[in-house]
Amino acid sequence: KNILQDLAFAKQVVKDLTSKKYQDINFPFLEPVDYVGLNIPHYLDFVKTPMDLGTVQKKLMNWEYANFDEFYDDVMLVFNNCYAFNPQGTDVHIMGKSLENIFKELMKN
Ligand SMILES: Cc1ccc(Nc2c(-c3ccc(O)cc3)nc3c(C)cccn23)cc1
Repeated sequence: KNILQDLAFAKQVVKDLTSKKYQDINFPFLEPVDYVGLNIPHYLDFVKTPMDLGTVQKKLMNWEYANFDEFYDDVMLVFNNCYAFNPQGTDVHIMGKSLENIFKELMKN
């Protein structure tokens, strides 16, 4: 695949992940974590590089990814940040795992 086809595929994957179809599990990941509003001021002690799917979409639109792997790494950063902060068994951790599984399935296409 060339970079243009990779970008088009990446945009479709993020469009799907952020769609209403998964609205019950994607909402904590659509925008930057609002650690003030969520009253978790210590969030940045756990997470050195915040990332969210909205920011990934913006980076795709602005040609900020040199290759598909950089896109993939940012999406996995969203999930790994989630697991670093939200302990196993918590709702948000479980939502992250569910959405990550959907992401991995979409990547098989
Ligand atoms: C006291 C407390 C405990 C856990 C949370 N997690 C959390 C997160 C979150 C998502 C990604 C991430 O990397 C970190 C946090 N998003 C939310 C939302 C949207 C509602 C409720 C809880 N949420 C919030 C407050």
